[in-house]
Amino acid sequence: MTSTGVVRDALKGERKTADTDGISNAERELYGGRLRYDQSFVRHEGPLTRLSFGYMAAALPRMVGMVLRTGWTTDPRALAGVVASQLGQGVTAAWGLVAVNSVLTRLFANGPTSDKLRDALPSLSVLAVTAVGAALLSAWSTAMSGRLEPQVERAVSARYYAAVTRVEVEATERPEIQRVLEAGKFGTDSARSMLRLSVGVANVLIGMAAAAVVLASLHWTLLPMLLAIALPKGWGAVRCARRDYVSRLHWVDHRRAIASLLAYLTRPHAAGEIRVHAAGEKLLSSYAEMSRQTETEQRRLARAQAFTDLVAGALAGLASLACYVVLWWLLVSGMLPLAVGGTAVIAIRTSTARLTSLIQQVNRLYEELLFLTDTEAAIELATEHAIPSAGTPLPSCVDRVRVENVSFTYPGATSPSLKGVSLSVRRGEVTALVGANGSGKTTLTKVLAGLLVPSEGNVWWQNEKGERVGIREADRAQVFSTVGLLAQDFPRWEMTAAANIAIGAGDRPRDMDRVEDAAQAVNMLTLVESLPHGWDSIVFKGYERGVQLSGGQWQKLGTARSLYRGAPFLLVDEPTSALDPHAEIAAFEGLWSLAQEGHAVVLVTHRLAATANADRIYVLDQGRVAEEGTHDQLMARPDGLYQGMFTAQAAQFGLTAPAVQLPPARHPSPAVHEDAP
Ligand SMILES: Nc1ncnc2c1ncn2[C@@H]1O[C@H](COP(=O)(O)OP(=O)(O)OP(=O)(O)O)[C@@H](O)[C@H]1O
Repeated sequence: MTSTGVVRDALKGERKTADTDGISNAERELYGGRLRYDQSFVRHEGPLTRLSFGYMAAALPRMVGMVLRTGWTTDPRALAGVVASQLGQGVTAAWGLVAVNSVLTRLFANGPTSDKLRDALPSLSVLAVTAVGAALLSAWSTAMSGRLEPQVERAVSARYYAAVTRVEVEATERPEIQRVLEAGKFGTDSARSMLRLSVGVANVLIGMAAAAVVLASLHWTLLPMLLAIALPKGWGAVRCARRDYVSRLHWVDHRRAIASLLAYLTRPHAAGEIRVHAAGEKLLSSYAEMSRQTETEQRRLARAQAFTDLVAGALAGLASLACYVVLWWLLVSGMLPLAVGGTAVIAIRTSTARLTSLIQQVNRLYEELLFLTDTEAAIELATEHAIPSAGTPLPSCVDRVRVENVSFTYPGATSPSLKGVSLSVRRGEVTALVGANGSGKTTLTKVLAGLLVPSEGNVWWQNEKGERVGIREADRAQVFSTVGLLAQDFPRWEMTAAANIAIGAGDRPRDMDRVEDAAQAVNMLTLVESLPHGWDSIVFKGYERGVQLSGGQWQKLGTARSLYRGAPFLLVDEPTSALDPHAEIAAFEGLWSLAQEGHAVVLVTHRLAATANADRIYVLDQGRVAEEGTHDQLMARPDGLYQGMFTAQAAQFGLTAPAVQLPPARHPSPAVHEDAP
């Protein structure tokens, strides 16, 4: 069946897609169960608590204050302009009403019409001037807030993303933290909306205050009547906002999953499987099925909103009726002159229109507040779990990293990934980590890089004199600055070839000579220079100047990036998995010469031919160091794991000896190498 056929069938909606639990077949099949937020996870101070009026009353001024402070820090002149223009508009609105009152009083007075019109002329002029003034102030306010809003959004986004990227890797692995951090993303543009809405609310409030003063001066009973009109609409708006927020919270995982289904459809790396394996049909039908569930939710929300609007509208209508009855009674009983009655009608009409706008804006402010609060909560949590920004400096000339009795369990995992691991990594040596899939090699490199802090045991950064600092107290920024990392799933940045290498030292200005040296070291220089746009080629198809690299070329670029960093400790996880045999040999030779130059190279690989010349090999098995030694020592163990793996691999080639001969590493004194910090 064609994809469109699948979608059409799915969209017909007659097919049974959800069982009695409300789980769609797609959810069950692709995600193993329900993708709806179980709100029982919500803790006392969680998102649902934020829906209470008390919380809102306390949070609103705090958040508006935060947005205004951010505005003041980013562009004080624009903020001052916005505030001044709003105040000005309030004053012009009050003047306008006073002038209307004066005009009407003159027109309803006794005497010839020409006299009455002449008397009203000064007030009419004031009215015209206030109208022009209001228009000018409104234009000024638009210009100033248009200048301020993007700056406020950028400032809040930057604060959020800076906080999130400082979180300990271990903390990001915890679902409860991940969720809060993820939810914070939705609120970054809320700061901008909140600023716009706060300005709007201030504008309406000032105008209303002016109208209220005028109304109260006409007759005090008219004021509570205005409130009676406003309250039902306010109630309705807040009710709808709360309902929408709870729904969004409940469906967040579901929506994210739908978005990811669609994203696969356009990702170049999935294009092959989408066509050949017909994965596209599965994705499209699942998308249609899951979207239908969200559409059902949208229909439910729309029905509920229509009902709430109806009730609120009816109550507000009754209140308006009561207001005009009171006005009629005031006029009939002579407590209010007829001319003043006209002003009262205008004031009531403009005030109710303003009230409706106020309620809509406060309601949207409330919605944005909920999302901005999520962002603030994410920033707070990220700060709580941030990598410490200070610590004990590493000893001078660090020449080794010692892992002592380290255990590590990933959050949520039932068993540790590392169990009592001890080893040393020295500068001037190649240390190989080998072992079966899932034995803990990658986890160990993350521990060595200072990315994961062990649950038990310690990692020491030490020098020849024996001075050492443990990872828990160490200045982590300094630890990171001594490490170059090529992860198994290293990022492929959608940037130029030059940027993809230079980002290996994102904390330093780009040095093109060193970028070229790094590319030369991995045999990529000629290739990049021969591209139509050379170093400015974007190594991602789809952009202007975009090019497509092969898997192996990407791997070389990734290696060049870790070399460009120039750090004394280099951790490479499967650096040659995509390379052709000659490129692989060249890559390993490159690593060995780095060790000869005084770097510590930690090599994770399944290519045991390459580990034969490593200075020390650690064999991991189910999170433990099962064997350690040189190739010869390990091969001498008749039933050893390493001996078994090596022999099995060599047998594939009909060999019993290493397939490649690599230069042996020297062990120069650390003093002659580039200094460790
Ligand atoms: N982020 C994570 N969260 C939970 N468990 C994890 C995580 N990463 C790895 N693990 C688990 O830790 C164990 C060790 O994984 P690790 O990636 O360190 O193995 P590895 O030796 O590098 O495997 P491979 O050779 O396949 O790359 C595995 O059981 C894996 O399931």
